Amino acid sequence: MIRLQNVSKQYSNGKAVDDISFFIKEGETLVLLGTSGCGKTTTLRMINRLTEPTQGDITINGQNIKTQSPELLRRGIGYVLQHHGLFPHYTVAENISIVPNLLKWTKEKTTSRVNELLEKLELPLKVANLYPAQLSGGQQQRVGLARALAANAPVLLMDEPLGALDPVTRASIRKEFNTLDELKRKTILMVTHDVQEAFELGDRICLMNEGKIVQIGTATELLFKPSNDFVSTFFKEQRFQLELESIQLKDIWQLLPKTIEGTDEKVLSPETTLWEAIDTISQATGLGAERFVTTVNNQNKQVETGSLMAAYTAYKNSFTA
Ligand SMILES: Nc1ncnc2c1ncn2[C@@H]1O[C@H](COP(=O)(O)OP(=O)(O)OP(=O)(O)O)[C@@H](O)[C@H]1O
Repeated sequence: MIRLQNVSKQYSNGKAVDDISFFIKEGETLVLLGTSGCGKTTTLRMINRLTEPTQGDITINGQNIKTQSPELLRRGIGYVLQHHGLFPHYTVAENISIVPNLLKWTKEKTTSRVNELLEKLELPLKVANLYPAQLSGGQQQRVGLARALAANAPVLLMDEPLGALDPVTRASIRKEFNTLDELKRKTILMVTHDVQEAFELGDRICLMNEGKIVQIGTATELLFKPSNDFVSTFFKEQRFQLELESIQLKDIWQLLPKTIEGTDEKVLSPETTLWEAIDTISQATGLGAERFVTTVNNQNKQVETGSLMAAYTAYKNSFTA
């Protein structure tokens, strides 16, 4: 869907982006992560032509973006910024309606889309007639997202979309992002410097340093198959938690004790992460003798904290063996 081929951006003070290439497939979320000043925002801005590359090609659905006018290109690309970027003198509804109005949607269609998005993003309908300054930071970010989603653009660029929020609001909006079906259908490139956020929201992560891509891959690839010391050091502080959050029960299925007959009252889906499984089990401890089971291809395995941790260690070791 989105392809960057040998893209560079040179400023007079040096190279902000240095010969990067990647492909984001349709419906995928790729997260750009890295040290401050490593070129994440510049990379993002080259995709909607807010910044022009010095070298290289960018295509969306096979079409070189240079062949389209920046205005037309941007109508097909939603853009969410850290500080929401809402127009202060437009009401919430007017802000969300900007692209639908450019596309000359009827008034009824636009109003119904605005209301639909307010509802999906858990904003009260009455905020439609308020101005951005009358909303909380979390609500402003939600409106920023609603505006980017308004015209059903297939591509979404997000630059630190939750960066200005407190950690609690941030974590709760992040959870909503993961369940919002409008986002599931989109091809998304997101910039963050928050490792936790990158792991929660990205299908794959592109780790950058000094304008270059150091490694691009899934969370487990980056954690268990780091391409060099920079990658392992980058995740050092939160490694244990990240590992437990990125391994799903289905990944360690073969490493769990033998298959058992019959199901039980608590079945954990194969997509449950180790982190969630341990959390669920420990919360239930003392509430009775519940047996936790995971099921793959109609076969059940019993899971408890001890066997999960043993499987985790074996899984981890399998990468160094
Ligand atoms: N318009 C510009 N003129 C000159 N240099 C620029 C310009 N925009 C960005 N740079 C430089 O390019 C480099 C990459 O900047 P960029 O904003 O892409 O980094 P980033 O990874 O998004 O950083 P951060 O996480 O701190 O926002 C930096 O050294 C920055 O100073």
